Amino acid sequence: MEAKEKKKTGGLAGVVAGRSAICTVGTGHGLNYRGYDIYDLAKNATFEEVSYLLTKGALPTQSELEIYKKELIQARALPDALKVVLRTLPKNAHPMDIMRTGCSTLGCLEPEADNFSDQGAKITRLMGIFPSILLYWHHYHVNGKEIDTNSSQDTIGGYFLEKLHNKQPSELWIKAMHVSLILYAEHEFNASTFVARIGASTLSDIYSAITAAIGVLRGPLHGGANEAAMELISEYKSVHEATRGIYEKLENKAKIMGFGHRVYVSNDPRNIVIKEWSRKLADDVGNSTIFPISEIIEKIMWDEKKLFPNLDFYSASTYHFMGIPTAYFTPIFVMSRTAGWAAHVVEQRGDNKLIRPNSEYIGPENRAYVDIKNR
Ligand SMILES: CC(=O)SCCNC(=O)CCNC(=O)[C@H](O)C(C)(C)COP(=O)(O)OP(=O)(O)OC[C@H]1O[C@@H](n2cnc3c(N)ncnc32)[C@H](O)[C@@H]1OP(=O)(O)O
Ligand SMILES: O=C([O-])CC(=O)C(=O)O
Repeated sequence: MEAKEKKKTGGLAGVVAGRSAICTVGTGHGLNYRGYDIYDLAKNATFEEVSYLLTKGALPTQSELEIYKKELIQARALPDALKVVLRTLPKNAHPMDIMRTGCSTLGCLEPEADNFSDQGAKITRLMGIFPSILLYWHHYHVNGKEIDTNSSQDTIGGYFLEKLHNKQPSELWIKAMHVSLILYAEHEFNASTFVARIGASTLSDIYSAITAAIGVLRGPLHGGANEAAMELISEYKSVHEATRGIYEKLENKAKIMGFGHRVYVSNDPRNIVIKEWSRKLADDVGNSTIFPISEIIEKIMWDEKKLFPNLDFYSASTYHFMGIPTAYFTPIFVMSRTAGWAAHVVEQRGDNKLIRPNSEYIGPENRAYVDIKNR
């Protein structure tokens, strides 16, 4: 059954806030990155091909890809001053705050040129270093060890898994990471990307734009929903418990994280892909509860509210099956979405106009100033 389209108001819903040649979302073109169908990309490409496509504008040739991957590998190295900051940040900090601070710190240590002539190199640097930032901080505080950023893995997903678990990941898990990173890489004028574009529109540097975007992604109405979804799923030990629990939450008018979307009306096209990967990894690790629990939540949400899972919902269990701590789910989103944010920064700079809308004033008028002694 189709969900009934209800006109959304407020929050700039439905407002076309600019032009872009990077991605189509809910515009009748399907979900495409630079004209390529997301399903083709998720099935056939590696994340590095897709991040090249987004940040440089075209799919790479084999030799372009090899060079790009080498650059990404070199970009993993952590400057000593950044290591000091990561060691100093508290163990109980939110990992998204670590990502945000790591990005901002790198901007102090390796600033972008005022004329942006090195923007391409800065983008590659950020894409390469984000997993190192998170996992250096993680291992230092959890295991008292400093990680070596050298690795046998030549992809961002493989490197992340190898450094997290300290062992070679399986090909299946590496493929799951590619798919997930591809699906998360870009989504037009979502809240965090829009913020990155606003940053670029003031002619600020790329670190400022991406630091701001990370802060915006952290919220549970946006990227933080994948962590919130896992917390929800983990509340239940069986399908029976989940059924009772979700009905109870709906009765109490609770928001169920990982469901609904600002633009999509009856389904998020990315869900079908990530759901299949969640099912595959559940089989791989022999977990027979989490996937059926997720499916019953999906069914109840549709039956009762006509709400569908967005990308965050089954991404949560997909990551969980790979032994990734829940608090690192949104940082993985950062590792991927940096490609999209960066593409938008470059596009905004290419045809810039300061983004500065108006507000409608609804406050009081004509008030007489009252001296401080008389207030
Ligand atoms: C990768 C991503 O960032 S995808 C988005 C991730 N975020 C989430 O999963 C958070 C949960 N979802 C939501 O909060 C919303 O669906 C959003 C923020 C994604 C979209 O919000 P909006 O476009 O503003 O829709 P809005 O919040 O007005 O929802 C419309 C109605 O559906 C309800 N609704 C929407 N999502 C949910 C949900 N997940 N659980 C319960 N009810 C919901 C709202 O309460 C509202 O009901 P009402 O009309 O009776 O007040
Ligand atoms: O488009 C949105 O509003 C949120 C989203 O799905 C994304 O950023 O991937």
